Amino acid sequence: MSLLSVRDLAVARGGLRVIEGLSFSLEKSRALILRGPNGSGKTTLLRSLAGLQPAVDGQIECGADAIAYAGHADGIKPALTVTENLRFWASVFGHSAIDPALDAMNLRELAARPAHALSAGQKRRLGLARLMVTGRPVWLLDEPTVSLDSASVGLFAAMLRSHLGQGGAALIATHIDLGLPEAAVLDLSQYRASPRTPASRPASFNEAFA
Ligand SMILES: Nc1ncnc2c1ncn2[C@@H]1O[C@H](COP(=O)(O)OP(=O)(O)OP(=O)(O)O)[C@@H](O)[C@H]1O
Repeated sequence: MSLLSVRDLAVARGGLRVIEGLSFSLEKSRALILRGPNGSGKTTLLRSLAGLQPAVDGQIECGADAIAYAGHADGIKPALTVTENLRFWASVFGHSAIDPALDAMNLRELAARPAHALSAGQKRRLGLARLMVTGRPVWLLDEPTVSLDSASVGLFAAMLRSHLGQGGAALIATHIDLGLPEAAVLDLSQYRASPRTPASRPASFNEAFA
């Protein structure tokens, strides 16, 4: 079953098309790894799929409230503790259990610490734990392992496998090997818009605020 389906998609950044003619489906329990050199449009694609900016052409089909996006910013509230951050996000997404998320990313010992006092890797662990309390099936992940040590990469990979095992799916931009041999790879190089033509945008859309 397809949780996310994309047909003939074109996306743009800075008013220029970056990717065009992209079609793929993301099935239940599957991970798809996004590859491509710097600037090939991985972030732009993920932002478009997450609804942070409009696509300039093509169709995106996905169930309502299916997507959880983890971009370069961790979405963490610095004044709140680790526990309070997870409780906040759980309440936003209508869930209450945060214990599995604390355990998954080894955050128990840091549970009472304000997020502003976490190291970069600890913040990233909290940002990734946030995905679990969304309860959403489709995870869009932009370089999720940045700042993580190898043990934390292992925790993240286990969390991801568990998500896939429960029928979720993930689209992941990453330059490292996550140890998911079953994951398919989507190389964006072949969808590069060439030449990079200007993109028409809805008059109401201002990228400065996206
Ligand atoms: N805020 C911005 N304004 C204008 N152009 C941008 C902006 N951010 C990125 N771009 C351009 O859009 C294109 C796609 O960038 P994008 O960040 O999607 O690539 P990426 O594949 O995620 O790269 P990386 O591997 O370096 O993270 C690049 O040419 C980049 O220079």
